[in-house]
Amino acid sequence: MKAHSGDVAVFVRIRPTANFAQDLIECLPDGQTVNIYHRRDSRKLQDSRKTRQGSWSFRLEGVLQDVSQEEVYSRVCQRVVQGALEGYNGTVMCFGQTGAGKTYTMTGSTESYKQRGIIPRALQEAFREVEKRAEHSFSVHLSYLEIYNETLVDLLSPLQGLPHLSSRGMVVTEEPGRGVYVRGLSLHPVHSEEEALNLLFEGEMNRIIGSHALNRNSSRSHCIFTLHIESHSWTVSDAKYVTSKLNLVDLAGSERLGKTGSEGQMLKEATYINKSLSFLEQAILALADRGRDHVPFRQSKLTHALKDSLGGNCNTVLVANIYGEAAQIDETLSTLRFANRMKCVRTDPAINEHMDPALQIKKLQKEVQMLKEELSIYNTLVRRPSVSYEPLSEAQLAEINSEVQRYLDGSLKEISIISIRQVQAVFAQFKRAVQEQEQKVKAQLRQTYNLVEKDQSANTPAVKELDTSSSTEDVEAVSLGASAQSQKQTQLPSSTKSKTKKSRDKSSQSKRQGDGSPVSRKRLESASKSKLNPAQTPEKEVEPQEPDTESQNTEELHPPGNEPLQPDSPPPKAEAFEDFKVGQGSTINCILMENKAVLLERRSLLRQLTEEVNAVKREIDCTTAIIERHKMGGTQGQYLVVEEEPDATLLLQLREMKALYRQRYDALRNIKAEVNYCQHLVDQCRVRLLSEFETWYKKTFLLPEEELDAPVDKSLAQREDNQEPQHELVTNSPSAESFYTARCRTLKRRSSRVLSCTPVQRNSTPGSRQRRLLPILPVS
Ligand SMILES: Nc1ncnc2c1ncn2[C@@H]1O[C@H](COP(=O)(O)OP(=O)(O)OP(=O)(O)O)[C@@H](O)[C@H]1O
Repeated sequence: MKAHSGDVAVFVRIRPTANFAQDLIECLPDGQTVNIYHRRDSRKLQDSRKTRQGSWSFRLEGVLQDVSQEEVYSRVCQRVVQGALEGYNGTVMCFGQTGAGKTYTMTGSTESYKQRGIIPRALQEAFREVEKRAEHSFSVHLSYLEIYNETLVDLLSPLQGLPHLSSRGMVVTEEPGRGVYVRGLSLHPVHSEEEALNLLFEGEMNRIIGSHALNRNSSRSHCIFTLHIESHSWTVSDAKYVTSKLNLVDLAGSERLGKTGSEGQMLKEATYINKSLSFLEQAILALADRGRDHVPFRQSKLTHALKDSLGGNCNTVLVANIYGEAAQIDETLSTLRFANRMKCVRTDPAINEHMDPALQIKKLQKEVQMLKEELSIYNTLVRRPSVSYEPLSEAQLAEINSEVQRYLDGSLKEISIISIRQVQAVFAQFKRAVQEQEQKVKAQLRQTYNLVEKDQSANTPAVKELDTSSSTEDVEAVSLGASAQSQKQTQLPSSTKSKTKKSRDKSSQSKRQGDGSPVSRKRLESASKSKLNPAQTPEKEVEPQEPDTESQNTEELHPPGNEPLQPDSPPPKAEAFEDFKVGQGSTINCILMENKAVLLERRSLLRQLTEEVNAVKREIDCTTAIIERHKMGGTQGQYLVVEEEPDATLLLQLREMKALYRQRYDALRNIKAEVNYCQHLVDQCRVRLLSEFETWYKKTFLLPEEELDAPVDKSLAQREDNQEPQHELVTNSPSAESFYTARCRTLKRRSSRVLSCTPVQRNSTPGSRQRRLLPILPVS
């Protein structure tokens, strides 16, 4: 069977009667149209216009009047069964007034083979087809569900020794990939028509039946008999297999309480039946209305269980059972109207294909083998020496590693490519070599500058102190200052030392000439202060001290070995740096400060937005939970069995909150990008400031030539923000400075604009819980 997108196929079946109301019901010879002429009031007969208003024409897939059970089956269900065996889901459903012939159509007589209905015929055909299709292996399971007074009942549970009529643990569930199913409903494997019929009849026995004026054996429940089919191909060694579900649904009949004369328990049943049928109608109406995006499936167990069987990926057929008698014309009309609506429900059947993982592995293994063979043939053809495509052995790997080493040394000119595995191993070896090299360089640097690892330094008391006393507003501080400088001196060869000393002498001379300079004055003060501190003990190992430059610690001003500073020696870098920032380096320092201020603002906005996003997320979760509770539980009270549809306001709120969340999340992302960008600017300024300082320091204090080439004091750069990851410092390009500065200023303006308003403002509506985020202006 080829399934195509289309509408639900709808048939009408008229229950045979000796009193067929010919003047009210007309079946046209096309076999598809039924006209109803319904005059409620005999006085209206006089008014031809009103009479015309009382006529309806229904064009359906087929009108089944006085047709055999066999014909009904072949026209209504045969193609659906064929489709199910090919992997299409199918649903055949009987709907109509109580006593109109639904059970007769669906199950038929359990006593007479000829009178048997759709279900036994479908089982017969299914197993015949299974026999015929020898190239496939089928597995068929059955389930039989009854929905009685909004309670789920497993009609086949007594077979498993489970208590009958127990809906405990049974619940309509949805799972991605599996669709809608009833958790807890028993599934019975069947291998023959007979086994299947046994189960059908067993289930029939367990159905709840009542007797009323219109039907002595009236079904008081909705019943869903389902065949679960799985088919694997024997012939095609394909990992794919198909599954399908064939639902055969016998709905309880709608009834006018006055006509059936129901009382007591039957009245209660009728109320449930009518209510669930009305929910079914609502769902069908929504499904038929293609503009609607919400279908109220969860209003009743019936609609929820049939969620994926009423349209969508399913071949769906409806049989509308009607009476032929005039007395039932109102109900006949409403049944036909329902049928007409059902006709508009769109279906889009597709084969339910799945992959068998075990078979897929086998298939891929086979393919790999074949490709290897192909490759070896190709190698032979192009006279290529035979290559192994197996994983490399230890010896081969060692050989590759040594080749790479020789290549890096320069003793090997090139590495010839043999196979992809070999190329991968070569690259891996290169990567290792680079990493080792990096480690070596790092260790060298650490040794040269006496640095400690960041996490290590966080444990040292000096840094801890900084962590608490400093903030991102801290100005640049010199950590190496005197210590590293002095240590460097201790490591220098004696010739260089003397050279340094000489230049210092020179420096001291020149400094003496300008004794009033702030640098030397401060230095002298610090030096004398340090002399006054007898409690200071010498540090054995020179740790990179990171002082709080706002309150200079006298301890840091001691050169290693606790030697007090001489008035004529170069000033400690920390001190000199402070002077540099207010003097020659003031412009770049000012820009750095501005950039940092912007960075701080952006960070605080980022924090604010993060909190907002989380708050909205929490609200969404909370509202979703409430909605779920509405849907799933309803009230477990004795009389409220129909699930409540979630409050429309809640749904609306949820939708708005989701929109808000998306909006705010976008804003958060933008701010995050800006924070990164500002951080980048700050890093750039810092590098510039430090490099200018280094040059200035060396020039001012006349250090020897070779030291002028010394790398930038890294501890200065590391000092800035202990909490921040170190960003890669990009080459400082002076031509980019104006650009970055302008950009930074724009950001700052924008940030102050945004910060001047609360980033998240309450909606103007009083009491409303919706929130709106202020738009963030794009950066030009
Ligand atoms: N097409 C038909 N040919 C012969 N008998 C029929 C036909 N349709 C219905 N009947 C008979 O009418 C009676 C009521 O039919 P049935 O029980 O199938 O109605 P129903 O729609 O299932 O009613 P309810 O909703 O109350 O269960 C049964 O005795 C059945 O045998």
